[in-house]
Amino acid sequence: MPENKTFPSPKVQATDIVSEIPVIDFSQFTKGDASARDEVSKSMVDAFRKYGFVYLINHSIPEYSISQAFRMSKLFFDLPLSSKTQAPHPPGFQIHRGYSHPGLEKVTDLSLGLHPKITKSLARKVPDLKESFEIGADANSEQPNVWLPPNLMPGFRGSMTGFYWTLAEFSKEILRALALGIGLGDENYLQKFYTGEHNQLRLLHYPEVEAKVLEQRKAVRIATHCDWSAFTLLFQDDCGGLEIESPTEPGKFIEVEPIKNACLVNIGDLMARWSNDILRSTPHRVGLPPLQDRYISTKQMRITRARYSIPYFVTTTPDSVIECLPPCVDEKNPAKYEPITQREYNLMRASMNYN
Ligand SMILES: O=C(O)CCC(=O)C(=O)O
Ligand SMILES: [Fe+2]
Repeated sequence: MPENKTFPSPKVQATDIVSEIPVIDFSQFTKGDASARDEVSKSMVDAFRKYGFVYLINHSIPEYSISQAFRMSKLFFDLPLSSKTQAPHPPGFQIHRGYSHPGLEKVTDLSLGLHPKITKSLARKVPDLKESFEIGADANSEQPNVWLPPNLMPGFRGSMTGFYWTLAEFSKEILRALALGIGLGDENYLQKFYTGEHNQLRLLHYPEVEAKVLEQRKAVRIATHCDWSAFTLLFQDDCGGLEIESPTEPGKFIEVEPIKNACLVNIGDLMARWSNDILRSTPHRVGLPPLQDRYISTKQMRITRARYSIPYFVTTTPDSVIECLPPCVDEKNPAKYEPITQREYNLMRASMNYN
């Protein structure tokens, strides 16, 4: 049956959802009065202080845009390797666009506090079992997009560009909520650093894999890492497996159950730095799904289902100087970080993930 694009889906109550990660009804921000907006912003910032993650429900991103993006993503990854590699991720780390085959990208865990070279070589010993496709704004000439020849997948470019800009617009609401919640006074304070052109839409596919391979740590789906964005919007299918570091027991990870159509938002390292670590950039990873029906078992093998997710990394313009925000600095908490441009910061982080 074709999807009805105009009929609004019934409103979900945050209290109906069982989740360790706080769940917030974001319609209270987009449609609420000043005091409702204030309350939502404060709850979001509280969640970001404690967990670094929050689930938004009843947000304004249309459900059909999310399902269309997942449909397109699956069609893309179903293409033969010889087609996908016609939009190759350029060699090196300077440009982060196009298709990365399994094993090409390897995220690193800076939170271990080791020397960057050691962190990088340790991480490379256990490959990430994922393939990805990175998309930016066509207007971003510093990071030119790498598209497939159009005949290989008609509609892919248009559809992904549309989704990119839907999320770029939505991100302005998050920036407003952050500005209010942090206490910047002017809700448009953070917009000055943002055009939407420097975000990154990422399609991720974790292929089916024998559970034993992950259990024996021969490979991981995505290794423990922090994002280096200002914040990330994450959409996931119902497979599960995302885990975040516990806010109370460092080194222990808690499961993040997928919530249909919800938008998971997490703080990245850039925003942690900008907020003088008031907001947490929390290490996270993707492991085996906790639910048993996500596995296919034969006599010889137990195989976990494929997983699809779509992160959208939101960041500022490259020339923005990221300097601890005034409400986050006082005598007790002096600024921990030197000012740095987003460009310098991004390059430093990108160099850790690709050879
Ligand atoms: O696949 C996921 O759910 C998480 C992906 C992720 O953390 C990332 O790409 O940075
Ligand atoms: Fe991540």
